[in-house]
Amino acid sequence: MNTLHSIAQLRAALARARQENKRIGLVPTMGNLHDGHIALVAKALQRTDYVVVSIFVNPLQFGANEDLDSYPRTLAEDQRKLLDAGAHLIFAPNVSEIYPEGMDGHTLISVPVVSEGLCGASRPGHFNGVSTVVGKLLNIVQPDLAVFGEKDFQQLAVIRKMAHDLCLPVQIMGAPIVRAEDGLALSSRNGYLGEEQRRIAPRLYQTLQQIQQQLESGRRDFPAIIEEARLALIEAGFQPDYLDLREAETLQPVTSASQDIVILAAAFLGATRLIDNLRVSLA
Ligand SMILES: Nc1ncnc2c1ncn2[C@@H]1O[C@H](COP(=O)(O)OP(=O)(O)OP(=O)(O)O)[C@@H](O)[C@H]1O
Ligand SMILES: CC(C)(CO)[C@@H](O)C(=O)[O-]
Ligand code: BAL
Repeated sequence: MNTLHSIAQLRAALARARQENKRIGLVPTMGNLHDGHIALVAKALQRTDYVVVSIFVNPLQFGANEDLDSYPRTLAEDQRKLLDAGAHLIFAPNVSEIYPEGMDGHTLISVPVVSEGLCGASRPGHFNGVSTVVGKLLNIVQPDLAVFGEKDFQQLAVIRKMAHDLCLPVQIMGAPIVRAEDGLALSSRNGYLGEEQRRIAPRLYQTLQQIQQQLESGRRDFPAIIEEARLALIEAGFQPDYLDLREAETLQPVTSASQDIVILAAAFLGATRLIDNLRVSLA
């Protein structure tokens, strides 16, 4: 399994794979890999013959006060994990390979509506950065299939719409959230948590599960449900960023007729921002 840093080298390797009629899969990541990422690789390996994992901490999707500089970069360890997982190729470009003329003035892909609100409201410009880099990665690799985690539920919806609207010839596939034994969704940013914060962190998922139970038992006073859960998060030690119920397919606000709902949350524990979500079917 090679690690390539340039687009030209990558395209040459992919041309060889295509000549052998291999179906190509892509798993875009920012590295510091955990079992959630490895599950995406496994899903791609089940459906394609040649799996490329990109590792790129994309500066275009980070806000000015976010953790771009401190984001964990662990290439050697990631390489070992991907070799064990059976991936075929790592694409780990430098920032100058992806943005040779810099990021100012770069063409942006902007996906309306679905990228507004939720993480889009808290992280202005974030989804333009994500859509632009994913659009570039899809053009560079030209995979048959690309796999993304449902942990970043809104991101997956944004990428699906981008691929649809731009007629990109790729299948976008979601993969379920992989969790620690105590329920915490695996995330590279969990590594920022101190011992006490790590003990509190699973309360985020537990709060989503409590909301799920209330919806399943027939409660429909959505604002009250959300407010109670928000207060429970604060009581547990979080600073909630958002907690919301949306239509799972469209991310539009729920109504009393909604049947396929997703509970979405982002909350800070100290300086660490965690996200999670849980889908509820009321059909
Ligand atoms: N626990 C998880 N289960 C399933 N997929 C995941 C999980 N965590 C991340 N992913 C997916 O892995 C891909 C790469 O995500 P990324 O490298 O940002 O990892 P991350 O752990 O989510 O990091 P961050 O802490 O930045 O959110 C995305 O498609 C993301 O949804
Ligand atoms: C999809 C992605 C790799 C684009 O930089 C990133 O947003 C992520 O890791 O979820
Ligand atoms: N997992 C999404 C990437 C980010 O938070 O920037």
